[in-house]
Amino acid sequence: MPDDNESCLNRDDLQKILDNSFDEIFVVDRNGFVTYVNKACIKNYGLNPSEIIGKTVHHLIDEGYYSPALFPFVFKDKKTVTLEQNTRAGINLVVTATPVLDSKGEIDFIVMNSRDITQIEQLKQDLDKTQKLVSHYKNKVAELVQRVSYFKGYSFTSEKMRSCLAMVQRVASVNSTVLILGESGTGKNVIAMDIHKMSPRKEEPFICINGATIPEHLLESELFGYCRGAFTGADKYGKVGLVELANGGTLFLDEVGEIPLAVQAKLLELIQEHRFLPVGGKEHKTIDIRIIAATNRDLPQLIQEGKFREDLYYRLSVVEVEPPPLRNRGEDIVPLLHYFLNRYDSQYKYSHEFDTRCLEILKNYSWPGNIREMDHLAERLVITVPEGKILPEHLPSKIFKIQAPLSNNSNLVEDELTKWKNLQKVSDDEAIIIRLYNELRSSYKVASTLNISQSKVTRIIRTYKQNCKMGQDVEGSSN
Ligand SMILES: Nc1ncnc2c1ncn2[C@@H]1O[C@H](COP(=O)(O)OP(=O)(O)OP(=O)(O)O)[C@@H](O)[C@H]1O
Repeated sequence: MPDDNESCLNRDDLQKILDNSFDEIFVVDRNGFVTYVNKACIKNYGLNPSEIIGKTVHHLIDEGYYSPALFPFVFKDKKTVTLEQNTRAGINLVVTATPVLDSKGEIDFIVMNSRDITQIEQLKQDLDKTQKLVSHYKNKVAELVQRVSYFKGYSFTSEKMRSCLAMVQRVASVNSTVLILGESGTGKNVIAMDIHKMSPRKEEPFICINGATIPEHLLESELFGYCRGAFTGADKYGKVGLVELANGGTLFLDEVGEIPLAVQAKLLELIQEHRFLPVGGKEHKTIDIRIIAATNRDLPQLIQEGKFREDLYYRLSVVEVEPPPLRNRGEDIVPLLHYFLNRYDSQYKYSHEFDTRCLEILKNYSWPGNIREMDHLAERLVITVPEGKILPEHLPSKIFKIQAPLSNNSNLVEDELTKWKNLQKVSDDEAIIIRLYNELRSSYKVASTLNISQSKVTRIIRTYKQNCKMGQDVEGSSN
C-alpha cells in the first residue's frame, strides 16, 4: 500500500488528470509568465495551451482574452483571491488564484483555478425571465380576479349597467379626468371610489369634497388651503387644503356643478398646470393628483346660464360615465331588491322574502331616489316587517303613488286620498287599493295583485267614488 497519493501517480497520470479536469488550471510564475495551462483553456479562450504558455498575463489581458486581471492583486497581497472573469469566447468564469510562496515568503508562482459558470449565469437569467413572466401573469390574474369580483359586487343583469361598469374599469387604470353624471342616488360616489380603488393610486389618499355642502366663502380655502395671516380669523399657522392632502392620490369633486365661478378658475389651473396657489400665498405649489368629478346637474345648461365655465367642463369631461337611473334598467330592479334584502337580513339576523305581487309592484315603481331609495326601503322593510313574506300592504304608500309610467291623474287621486284620509274615512289598506286601481284601471288586476276578492276592490272603489271624484269611472264587478 503506497504511503501517499504522490507515490502512486506517475507524470503521465498527472497529465491525464489535469487535461481531463473540467476546471481550468492556469499557472503563472512570479514574473507573470504562463508556465502551464490545461486543455480547459481551449473551451474558455478558444486557444490551445501551446498558444498561451510562455505569454505574459499582461499580454493576454491586452489582447482581450479575458478581463478583469487578477494577477496584480494576488501578487500584491500574497493572498488567495476569487473573482468573476469574462472571456473573449463569451464564457463566464469564477477564478480563484492561490499564491505559492518560496522559503523567503516571496511569490514563487500562482495557481489559478477557473470554473465555467456560463450555464449557471444562463440558468439565472432564465430564472429571472421566468420569475418576471410569473409575476406578470400573477398581476394579470389578480387584475382578472379584481375585474370579476368588481362585477360580482354589483347586482345587475342589464346591458346598460354592464357597459357603464366596463367603462368604469377601463378608465380606472389610466390617469384621465372622469366626469360622473346621473341622477341622485344612482351610485356616482360609489363609482368614484371604485375608480380610485382600481387605479394605480389605490394606496394613496382618496379625498372627497362636496361642492354643495361647504359654504361658498370657505370652499376655496378648504380646497387650496391658506397661508398664515391670509385673512382675519385664519389659523395663525395656515392650513393645508384638501388638494394638497390628496397629493399622489385622487381628488373627488362631488356636486361639481355647485362650485362657484371663482373657485372654478382655480380648479382649471389645477387640472391644466398641476399647480395651485393657496389663499394668501405668493408661490404656486405643484401637485400630482387625479381628478374625478360628479354632478346631477345639467352642466351645458349651467354654462348657458353663465354659472359654469365651459373650459372647465371640457377639461373635466375627458371621459364621462353615466350610471343609468333605475327606472331605465327595469331588469336590475328585482336582482337589486334581493341583494339589499339579503344584505339587511344578514345584518339584522332576520329572514324575509318578497311576495311575487310585491315584486311586481316594486318593478313598476319609478324609483326617483334610485339605488339609495331602494337601499333605504329594504332596510326599513327588514326592520319593520315580521319575518317571512313581505306583502304589498307592507310597502309605503308612495310606491303606489309613483308607479312608472306615471298616470296623469295620480296627483289628483293622491290629493283626494289625503282629504279623505284626513276625514278618517279610508284605512291604509283601502288607500293601497285605490292607488293601485288608479294605476291598473282594473278591479280584477288589483284583486289578483293584492290577492283579495274582486268584489272587495269594487266595493271600496265605489265608496271612494261616492266620496270624491275620480278621473274615470270604476268598471263593473263583472270585470
Ligand atoms: N353598487 C352599489 N351597491 C350597493 N349599494 C349602492 C351601490 N351604488 C349605490 N348604492 C347605494 O346607494 C347610495 C347612494 O349612492 P351614491 O351616494 O354613490 O349615489 P350618488 O349618485 O352619488 O348620489 P348623490 O347624487 O345624491 O350624491 C349609497 O349610499 C349606497 O347605499
